[in-house]
Amino acid sequence: MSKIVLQMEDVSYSYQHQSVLESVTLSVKEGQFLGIVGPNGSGKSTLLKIALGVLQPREGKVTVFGRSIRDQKNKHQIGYVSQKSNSFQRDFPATVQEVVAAGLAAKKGIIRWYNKKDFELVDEVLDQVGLRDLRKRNIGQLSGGQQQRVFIARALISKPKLLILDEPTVGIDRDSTKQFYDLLHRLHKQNGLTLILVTHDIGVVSTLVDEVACLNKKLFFHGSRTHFMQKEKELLSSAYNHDVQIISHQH
Ligand SMILES: Nc1ncnc2c1ncn2[C@@H]1O[C@H](COP(=O)(O)OP(=O)(O)OP(=O)(O)O)[C@@H](O)[C@H]1O
Repeated sequence: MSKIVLQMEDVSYSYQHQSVLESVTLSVKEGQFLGIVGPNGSGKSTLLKIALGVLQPREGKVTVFGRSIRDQKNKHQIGYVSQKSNSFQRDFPATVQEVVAAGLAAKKGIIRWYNKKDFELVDEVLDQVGLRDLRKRNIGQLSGGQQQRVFIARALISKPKLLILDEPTVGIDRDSTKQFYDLLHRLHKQNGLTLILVTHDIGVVSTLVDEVACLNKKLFFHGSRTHFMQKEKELLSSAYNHDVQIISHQH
C-alpha cells in the first residue's frame, strides 16, 4: 500500500476574523499528482502554506511523511515553487548556477562556499530541467518559463520527496508553459515524485494530474481525475458559485 505523504484532518484557518478554510480533510499518497483548483481567494495558497508549515491551522491536524509538519526532518523533503519566482530584474547579480546552489541551504544550512560536489549536483538538476547550457547566465536574462524551471531545479537539489507548486505558470507564454508541464509530467512519471499543484488551468487538471481537490473555503471535491472529469462542470459551478463554461485548448 502507498504511504501517505500529506494528511490534513479537519483543518480550519482564519486571518484575523476572516475564515478562509473550514474543516478541510485531504490526503496525498506517495507518487500521486494532486491538482488543486478553486476561484480566486478560495484558500488554495493558504492551504499550501499550512502544508509547508508556514502557517499553523486554527483547528485540525497536519502530518507530512507521518510526522508533525514542525519536525525539522521534514524541511528538506519538501520542495516549493511559488507563482512569483519569475520576476528578476535583467541585471540581478546571480547566475543560474548560484540560484540553484542556494537550494542546498535547505539541507546543509546557510553555506558560504560551494564545493565541487555541490556544483556537480547543480549540473545534475539543471540537466533534469534542460538548462545546463545556461548555467553561467544571469538569472534575469532568462525568460519567465526558463526562470521557473531554474526554481524547480533549485527545489530539486535537496532531493525532495514532495514538490509543491503554487500557480507556477502565471505570466508565462504558451510554449514555455507547455515545456514546464512536460517537465512536471516527467518528474512525476519517471522519477515518481509526489506533486501538489495549485492551478486555474482546467486543461492541465484534465490531462496531467491523478487526483483533484476542488476548494472554496470548504473542500467541494477530492477524488480521482476521472471522477472529477465526469462531473467537472457541476463541481466547478458549485465551487465557483456560478455557472462555468469550459473552453478546451491544446495542452
Ligand atoms: N496574509 C493575509 N492576511 C489577511 N488576509 C489574507 C492573507 N493572505 C490571504 N488572505 C485572504 O485570505 C483569502 C484566501 O487567500 P488565498 O491566497 O489563500 O486564496 P487563493 O485561492 O490562493 O487565491 P488566488 O487564486 O487569487 O491566488 C483571501 O480572501 C485573501 O484576501
